[in-house]
Amino acid sequence: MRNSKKLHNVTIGQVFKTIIWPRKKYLSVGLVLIIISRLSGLVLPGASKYLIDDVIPNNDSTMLKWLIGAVAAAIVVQAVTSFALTQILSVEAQHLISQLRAKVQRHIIQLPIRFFDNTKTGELVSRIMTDVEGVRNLVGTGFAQMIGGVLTSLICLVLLIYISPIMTAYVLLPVAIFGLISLKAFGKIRPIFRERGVINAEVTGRLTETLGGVRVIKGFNAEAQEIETFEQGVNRLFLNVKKSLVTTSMVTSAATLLLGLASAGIMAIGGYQIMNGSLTFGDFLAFTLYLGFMIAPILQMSNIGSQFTEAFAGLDRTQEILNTPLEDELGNRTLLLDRIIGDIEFQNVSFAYEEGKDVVREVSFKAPAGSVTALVGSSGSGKTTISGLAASFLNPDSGTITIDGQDLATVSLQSYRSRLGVVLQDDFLFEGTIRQNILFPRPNATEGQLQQAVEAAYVQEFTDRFEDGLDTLIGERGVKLSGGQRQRIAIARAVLADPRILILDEATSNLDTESESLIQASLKTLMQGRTTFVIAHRLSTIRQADQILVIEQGRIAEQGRHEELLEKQGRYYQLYTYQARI
Ligand SMILES: Nc1ncnc2c1ncn2[C@@H]1O[C@H](COP(=O)(O)OP(=O)(O)OP(=O)(O)O)[C@@H](O)[C@H]1O
Repeated sequence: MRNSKKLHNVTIGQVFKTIIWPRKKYLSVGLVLIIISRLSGLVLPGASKYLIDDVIPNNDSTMLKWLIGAVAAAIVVQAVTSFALTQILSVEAQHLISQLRAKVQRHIIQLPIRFFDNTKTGELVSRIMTDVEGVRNLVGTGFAQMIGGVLTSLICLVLLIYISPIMTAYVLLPVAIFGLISLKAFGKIRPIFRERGVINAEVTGRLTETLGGVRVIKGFNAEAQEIETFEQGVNRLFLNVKKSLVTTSMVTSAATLLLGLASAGIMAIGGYQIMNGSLTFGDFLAFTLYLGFMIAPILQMSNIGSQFTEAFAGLDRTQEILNTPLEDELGNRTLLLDRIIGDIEFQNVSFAYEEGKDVVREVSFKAPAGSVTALVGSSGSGKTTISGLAASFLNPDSGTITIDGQDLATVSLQSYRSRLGVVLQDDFLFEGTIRQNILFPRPNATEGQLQQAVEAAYVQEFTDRFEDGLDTLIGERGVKLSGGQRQRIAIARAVLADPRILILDEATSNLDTESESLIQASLKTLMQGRTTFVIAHRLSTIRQADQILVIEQGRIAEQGRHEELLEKQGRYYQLYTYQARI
């Protein structure tokens, strides 16, 4: 699978269908609130006209009280509605963000291993956590502001035409020019926002790696290099933000300029009309105030426009991930296996990570149920790849792998992997208690089953010394464990999972003799009765194996048991005698 970097432009129609329409209830309540809020906002300019044209000239103090009452009430209504609006829409927007995050994480975790090989962890974190944030503006107050703005502008436009069609016509021209400019500008900044997401993910990805690999960095005194890489990353981010700021500020300036020109023109036309008696003072004041109400949302548009563009760019990237086919969707994995016995066979299996560069070539062998197959061979020969194929982490490019006679490529991954166990070199432990770490493949196991697994892997041998025993926290908040102890926890976990098929990558770390013999003993228990593929480094494991596959350049160079292969005095013999360590 190639890491598809196809650009996906999310359309307004898609956003409407998937984001806006399902929330029609919230958004329509929001819309009603906006209408109330905006209409009550228009009371003040309307009242000003009456104040100047009717109330003051007529000395009408009763009307003045009513007018002030109406203005005060309108202000209270405005305050209450805008509060309710933010509460309803912002909360719903946050709800949507959490739903989207969960959706993206659910999708990502079901993608094939190859996808993770090609993507930095931090980059994925950024995709899950940051890319979806932009939708806040679509559902949240950004949306309300836009609808409210358009509505206010339209109402004000009607009122402006009513007061003075000539002055309105004069205003509309610059507004139309501004509209065109901003449409063009937002088309231009969408790719900039999308690129920002990419840069952000890259920088976060590298930073996560830097912090995770701090020992190596310090060990090689490579801090300066990491600092420089990070500085370059944040600088790229800065330049990207700068680029979008140039565009958005140009839009804002264009608005100020064009609308300023319009205001100057209105002063001229209005002044002239007042002088010749065709416009009252009150009308002129109301016109100016309504004009302000019409223009303010248009000015805000540059802000809202960039929020929307950001949201769309984020959604583009989210959609790109959601379009990547899931592991189970690749091929035709429909076969559900009720029971797995564990007979595995490779028939002429070839595999390449990159086209044309086969890493596994025409490999054929049988691994009968309950047998142990040891994979040995020089570094880079293809051992991990073969075990990855057996684990269904990778799919053969040609040839077939069968499980109990069925083509593994047709078996539902869920049904196969529920009977698979893996113990890898870099034992993966979560932050939490030792108990939680062992229980993780089978959270509902009984205490008895847990104890059995703990004993089989000799975990109690060290947990007994801890005050909290199995409930000791490991990692940052608890004890640090040695390499051997971590391995034993991983083994206990696999014993508890009780898989039919076991993939084992023996750690190469040199342990003290006592630890080593405990691990050997626990591995022996673990492998018993399971179809095991082990990338073997311990002679004891290799000796016990039912068959040893000596892998050279992706092919099986030799195959047999330890004694047979020694007798042959071939490649295995060489590895065994010359290297003394396989
Ligand atoms: N994700 C990957 N993408 C591209 N090439 C890869 C990938 N993983 C491994 N390879 C290449 O495939 C070949 C076989 O690698 P593999 O990890 O299977 O060897 P190995 O025998 O397990 O080696 P080692 O004993 O050093 O772990 C190597 O040449 C390696 O460079």
